[in-house]
Amino acid sequence: MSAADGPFVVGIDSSTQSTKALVVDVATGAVVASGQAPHTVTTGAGRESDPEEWYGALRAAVAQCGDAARRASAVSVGGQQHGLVTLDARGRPVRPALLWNDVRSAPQARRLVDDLGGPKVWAERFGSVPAASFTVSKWAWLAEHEPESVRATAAVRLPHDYLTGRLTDTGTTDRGDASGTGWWAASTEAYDPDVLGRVGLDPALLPRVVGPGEVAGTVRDGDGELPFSKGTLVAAGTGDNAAAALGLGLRPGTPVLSLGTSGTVYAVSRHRPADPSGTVAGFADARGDWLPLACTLNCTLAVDRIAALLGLDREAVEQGGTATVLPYLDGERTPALPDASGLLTGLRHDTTGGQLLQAAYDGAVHALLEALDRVLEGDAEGADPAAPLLLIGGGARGTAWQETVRRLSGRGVQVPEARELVALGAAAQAAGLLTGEDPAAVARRWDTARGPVLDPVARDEETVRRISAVLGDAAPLLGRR
Ligand SMILES: Nc1ncnc2c1ncn2[C@@H]1O[C@H](COP(=O)(O)OP(=O)(O)O)[C@@H](O)[C@H]1O
Ligand SMILES: O=C(CO)[C@@H](O)[C@H](O)COP(=O)(O)O
Repeated sequence: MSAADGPFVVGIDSSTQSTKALVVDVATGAVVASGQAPHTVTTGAGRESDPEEWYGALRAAVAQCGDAARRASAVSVGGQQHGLVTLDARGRPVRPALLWNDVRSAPQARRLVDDLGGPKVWAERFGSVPAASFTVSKWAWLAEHEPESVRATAAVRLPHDYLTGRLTDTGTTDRGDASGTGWWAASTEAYDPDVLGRVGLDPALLPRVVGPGEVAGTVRDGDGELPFSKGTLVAAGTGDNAAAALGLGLRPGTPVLSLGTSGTVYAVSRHRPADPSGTVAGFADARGDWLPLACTLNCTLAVDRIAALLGLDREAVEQGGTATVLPYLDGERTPALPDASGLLTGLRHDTTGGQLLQAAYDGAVHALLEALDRVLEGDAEGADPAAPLLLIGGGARGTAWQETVRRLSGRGVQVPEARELVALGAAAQAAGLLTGEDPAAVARRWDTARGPVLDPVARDEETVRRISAVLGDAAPLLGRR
């Protein structure tokens, strides 16, 4: 069977900066067509995007796939996690979506943690201690700051739910993305009436949670908006990190480090995570297992911004020197410093711009690697400390990112050749609907994780220690607005 024989599926990644669409051959995993269209994110105090723009970007990305998209038998959408989409009675956005990296909801998150009995109660019941990123904190923020928006809301959705709903005309989500809301309890695998009551959210406004392997719906009659035929199957979709886990065909214990707008570290686990420190979010995965994950707000965009401030290309790093940069330009989630800003210390007359840029990479990667230790702690039996880290996301293409991860982790690094692992995971989920296979097994059959392995180098203990010390010493400054 050649790649052109089909059947074909479409996998969509609606992440913070853009939407990417892939048309994939179910038999071979060959990507036969692709498209990409950008999103607009507000700057300033908050981070918001217009859900209608996401749908426009989805249509544009799929249109770029040309005729191949018309032949799709199934579609699935992976989306940025946590974002709060509020829809009115006609299904239109009441206001722009509040995104995962909007830290205005930090006070509401702190209050919610206290109100329910503290971090331990949250970790045990919900798997996660809610941060500003979580949807529940955003809903509480909205109720406090824009009660009129809350009153106008007839449906609450996550980004991938909204887009799946635009395809099917139904209100659905999945356990993976639902587990990042803060109102879906990992212990019962259901919406939690107590938390919903506390934040005044009627459960009737929430989408149905579609189970792994179930169909969310079929493509509605779209007035020619989309190239799919009416009746094309639509899979449950999931959050972008859970989709990437599917896309890698991830087995328990294999660590992933994703370098995109967010930095994330995660592994699939058979055990339900519960980290009361709040560093590790105990997300569900899209299959029925778990996805302990830690996320930073400042990754590729923050380091690119520092390169731009220095007037340097992102690869123009130089080793050595004494500078430390904590690149927390957006406040930070890991470590939990939502009110922090960027910090530079250790500057000398002979410090070069390239060394400052390297220090920014070091600061971003240090936060992820410290959190990775905690992610893997909970699943010691599955984790192989000698296994290479799977490095994905846009930043994984950069030599400076690859080398920084190697140097600060002391581990080998595998960089899959496949670029769009979130979209591939969504495609694997759609393919699973057609073939009855486990989507992760589909991805393994497609050999999506294939890519060069960069050998380990000696861990740069001195830099790790220096950054940890600066973090400790600067605590009062970083906690301050
Ligand atoms: N060749 C490259 N080297 C280093 N970084 C890159 C490269 N290509 C893209 N990037 C980074 O990837 C980021 C986008 O990553 P991506 O994973 O697509 O983001 P998103 O979080 O929106 O899914 C950009 O912010 C950019 O800094
Ligand atoms: O908040 C999280 C994970 O908890 C982020 O990882 C978002 O899911 C956004 O992802 P990207 O747009 O960076 O892929």
